[in-house]
Amino acid sequence: MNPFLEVENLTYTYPDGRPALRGIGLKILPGERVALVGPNGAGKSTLLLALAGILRAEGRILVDGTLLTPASLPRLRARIGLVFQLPDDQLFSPTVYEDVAFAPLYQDLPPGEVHARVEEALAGVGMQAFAGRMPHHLSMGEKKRVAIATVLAMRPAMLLLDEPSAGLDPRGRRELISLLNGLPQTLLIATHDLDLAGRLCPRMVILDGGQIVADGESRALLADADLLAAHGLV
Ligand SMILES: Nc1ncnc2c1ncn2[C@@H]1O[C@H](COP(=O)(O)OP(=O)(O)OP(=O)(O)O)[C@@H](O)[C@H]1O
Repeated sequence: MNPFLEVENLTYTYPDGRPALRGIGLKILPGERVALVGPNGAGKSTLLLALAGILRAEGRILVDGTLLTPASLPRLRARIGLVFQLPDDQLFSPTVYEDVAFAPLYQDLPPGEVHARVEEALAGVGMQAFAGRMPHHLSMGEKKRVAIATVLAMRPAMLLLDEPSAGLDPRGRRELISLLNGLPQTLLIATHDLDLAGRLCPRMVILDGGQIVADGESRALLADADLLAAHGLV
């Protein structure tokens, strides 16, 4: 099977000179669910931003066989959706409906298609009843669901999620795990939540100092206490 996402020698240094990614290589197959774990500052968010085409890193990123370039980015952006760590970075419209409609409208889809996408995306996260609500007055769990819906409305083949369980109470976290578990998309989930990683993702990639230091079965990596301790994960 051809990988959906292929990353070769990805390197990124922030403008202040801080290296954040160093020679990352990664292949993710269609339908795979991969947890991206690592200590604070490991480069997880930077990697997701690069994969979403928000940061331009050196190296190669192929999405479904197409090289990510400034020219291909508008088309590929709909294939890979990034859910930011803070929903407030993703939600800015007066209503939930308008936030979810934003990306399909931006793609110039006809109004009927936009409406169908919004209904489908809100149903997918169980938030149909919230369409007319103000995003900023929702609970954190509700905001996270709406943020996921804004990305689902693009009908992406892959979702990149940055710390999806951060800030959720135990019930919100359980609901989120169940929601993500029901998604058919390929998933790459950056998280400090090793329990969520183990429940949702058969495969785990450990990032430390901008480099991949382990890539394998989550069950095996989570059972390796020395490995986890060496990378500040326990
Ligand atoms: N905008 C920025 N400007 C300069 N350096 C940055 C910027 N954003 C992140 N960095 C640096 O890049 C490195 C990687 O940060 P990144 O946020 O990708 O790590 P992370 O693994 O997501 O961390 P966390 O678990 O704390 O979210 C860190 O050293 C960080 O200080």
